[in-house]
This record gives sequence, structure tokens and C-alpha cells, in this order.
Amino acid sequence: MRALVRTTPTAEQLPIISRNSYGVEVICGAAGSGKTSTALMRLKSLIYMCDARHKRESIDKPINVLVLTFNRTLSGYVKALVDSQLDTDLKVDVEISTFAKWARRSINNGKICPEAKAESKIKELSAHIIALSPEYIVKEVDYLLGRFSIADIENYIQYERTGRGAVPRVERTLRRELLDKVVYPYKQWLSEEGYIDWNDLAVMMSNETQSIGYDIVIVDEAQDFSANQLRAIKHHLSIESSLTFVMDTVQRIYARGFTWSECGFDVRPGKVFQLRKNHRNTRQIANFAKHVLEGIAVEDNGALPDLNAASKDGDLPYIVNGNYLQQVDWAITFIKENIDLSLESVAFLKPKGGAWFTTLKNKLNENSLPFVEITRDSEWPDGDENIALCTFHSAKGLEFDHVFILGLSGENTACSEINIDDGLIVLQKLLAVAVARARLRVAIGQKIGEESVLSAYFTDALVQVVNL
Ligand SMILES: Nc1ncnc2c1ncn2[C@@H]1O[C@H](COP(=O)(O)OP(=O)(O)OP(=O)(O)O)[C@@H](O)[C@H]1O
Repeated sequence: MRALVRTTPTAEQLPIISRNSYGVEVICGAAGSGKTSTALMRLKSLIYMCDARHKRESIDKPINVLVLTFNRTLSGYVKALVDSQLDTDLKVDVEISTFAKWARRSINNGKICPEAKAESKIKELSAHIIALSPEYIVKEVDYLLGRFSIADIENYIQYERTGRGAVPRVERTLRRELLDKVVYPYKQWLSEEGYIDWNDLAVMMSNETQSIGYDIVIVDEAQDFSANQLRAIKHHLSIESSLTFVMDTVQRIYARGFTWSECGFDVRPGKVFQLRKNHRNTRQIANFAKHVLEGIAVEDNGALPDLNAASKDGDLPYIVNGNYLQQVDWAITFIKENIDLSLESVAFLKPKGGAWFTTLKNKLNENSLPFVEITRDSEWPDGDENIALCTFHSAKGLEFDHVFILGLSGENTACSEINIDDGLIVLQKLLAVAVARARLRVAIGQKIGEESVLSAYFTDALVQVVNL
């Protein structure tokens, strides 16, 4: 499957790519605006800048580069572009990794608590708090432990809950209850069981390790990193270093939120670069993705997709109504009749993984259509396979020519009423992220009577409906 490649920089990308400076910079823009490509294409000039300084100051060590991506699939996806930036004559050490893998290399003494176990403990402790659902409390705890270290966790009481929705309201008294009845007992339980969790790992990466001293760091999909992870990255920079955050807060799908200053970064307006063109989607896809995001407040460092930013036209997104088997048959026939799999890629994306893919896999096998499964832990496939199966979460940052989202339903996009605001926003963002993966075509399948809450955004004028 095609990975991210070098392109000819546009007028808006060129000044960023050729800019040589130390300090923190942020590249933002809507999905498909070329943020990741731009950040990686500037690696070469940053490496030359560091090399010149090393020579000037007689520093005899390799230039230390770290590229952090959101998941392992994305590491493989960006690798070719990173490699193309390296000059074999220079001594450069490059590490492309996820935060977890990178941190585990330095901190390997703590036993990580399995996520399901931590979640069930938090839910058990949440039983006394009736104002919020246990699922919501799990996300809130992850949010606050990602944002604050245990030493300053009391700040949670008065800080604005940046990055969280307005409903349900989480007032001070409720926050006090969350800390006293859930967070502190949870931390106590972790230590009694001899565990650390992923948030502890980030904190330990700042407090318990010597700085590795990176000269250049690029953090892709930075909107989904936690404040504690960003502090850890800061700790490992060398004194003169270049750090680039690639982000779009509109695509934030985890319970995250922070201000630059609380993470210790001085990001001035002149250091934030906004890309406006859309290099990936057709106008029809960009317009639909924007519509799916209707009503969402755009925070700093975020941008909505924009049909005027795209330059090519294509089919209107398909809304395919029928039972699931009919949707799958329709998609397979569509692929056979319209798509040259030796040249074009296809992704089947779903809100949830595992058994949700079983029928589809059987049908693809029956039709001799080879596919690869891209999960959170898998590598980007570098073979000739051109059909990928993955969840919306795992598709972040990736792109495909054709995207099929079959079996979208109320069941796999459930959103409990009390949390409707927060839950719905995340669902809207997830669907928009999934839709915006498509270069040429998008099709969404649903069964009438079992539609997702998201079907409210499938406005007739923006889609073409196929009734099976
Ligand atoms: N200057 C350019 N000319 C042509 N294509 C480009 C250019 N810059 C980027 N692209 C292409 O645009 C697509 C999107 O690029 P990229 O993944 O870097 O965008 P992004 O903003 O990081 O997207 P997302 O937020 O969805 O992850 C890729 O196919 C990339 O090769």
C-alpha cells in the first residue's frame, strides 16, 4: 500500500520547509492539508542546520532525531518520507516511534496495568457518583491524569476543562468528588497492585530519566498527545533543539486538552503555521466532512475541512441503504466494476474492530479480494495488497483512494443520553476523520431503522443515495 511520499512543496509549504530555526513550531491545518508531509520535508534543512552547529562547536556526536507518531501504523506510513530526507554523508540517528514504545525503552521497570483492568477499577470506584456515567468518568480520569501530574493534580478543580465538551457540566463540587472518590483511590490501588498506567509512564519519562538530548523532534497528530506526554518530550530536548508539532484540534478524538504554556512551551503567534490547501480530498468529500462536523467549536490550532481548499471534483459521497449483506455485496461489486486494485487503494473503516469485521472478511475471501488488517499495533503494509481493514481510530493520519464505511449503526456509534454533547462531538469527529481519509470516493452503508445518530448529517444535497 502506498506510503507518504515526497511532493513538490507549494507556495504555502515552502517557507515552512526551508525555515531553519531552533525552538517550538506548530504546523496546523485541516485534514489533508499536507501538515505531516510539510513537517517531514523540513527535516533535511533542520539536519543541515544542526550539522553546521555541530561542526562549528566541534560537537562529535550524531544528530539525534525523533519522530513520534500516534500509532505504529502511522510510523510505517511516514518512514519512507523520513528516510528520503536523510543525507547518507551525515551522522544522523533517527528514531520513528509511538510515544508508548519510545517511553518503554527508557522506563522498563514498571508493570503497566492492562487497560481493561484499570477501566474496570475506575468504573467500580465511580459507582458512588451518580451525576456522571461510569464510561464518562473513565474518560475524565484519563483526561485529568494525562493533563496534570499527581503533584499538581489539585489544579483540576479550578482549571478550565480545555478540550472537553460543555455537557455534562462538571462543576467544582463534582470535580472534588472525582478526585477524592475515584482518582486518589485509583492511584492508591495501582500502587498496591504494583502497577503503573500509561499516564504514569509519561510522568516518569519527565521525572525519572536523564534527558536523551534530541536535536530535532517532530510530533505528528499532536492534538491527541496528553500534556504529560508533551512535558516528557520537552524534557528530552537538547538545549538548542527544534521541535515541530503537527496538529489539528478538530481531529482530536481522545479526551485531551492543554495549553502550551502549562506544558512549558512558549509558542508565539509567529511560530504557528496554518496550511490552507487540501491536497487529498475532492471538493465533494471535503464538503461532506465539513458538514459532518456541523456545530463543533473550532479551538486554537484546528481547522474545518473546506470545499474551496480542495482542487479536484469527484462523485458525491454514497449513502447506501440496505441490510448489511446487501451493503457488502454492493461494495464488492463496486470495487470489481470501478476500481483498479493494482493502482488504487481501498479501506473498509468501522467505528469498532474485532468481530465487527468478520462478515466482511469472509465475503472478501469468497470473492478472492486479498486484504490486510491494520490495527493499532500493526505495521503499515508495504506489500502490494490494496485493501485495508481498520477502525476509525487506527485510520488517523492515513489515506486511501476509496473509503467504505459499511454497517454504520446506532449500535456501533452508541452515545448515552446524559453525555450526548461530549459523546456526539467525538462521534462526529471520528466520522469526519474517517471520511477525510478518502482521496476519491466515500460510501457509507446503513440499514434503515437502525441508523446511527450521525445519519442526521447525511444531507440529501451533499450525498447520492443508493437504495438496495
Ligand atoms: N505540495 C503537495 N503537492 C501535492 N500533494 C501534496 C503536497 N503536500 C501534501 N500532499 C499530499 O496530500 C496528502 C495529505 O498529506 P498529509 O498526510 O501530509 O496531510 P495532513 O494534513 O497531515 O493530513 P491529516 O491531518 O489527515 O493527517 C498526501 O497524499 C500528500 O502526499
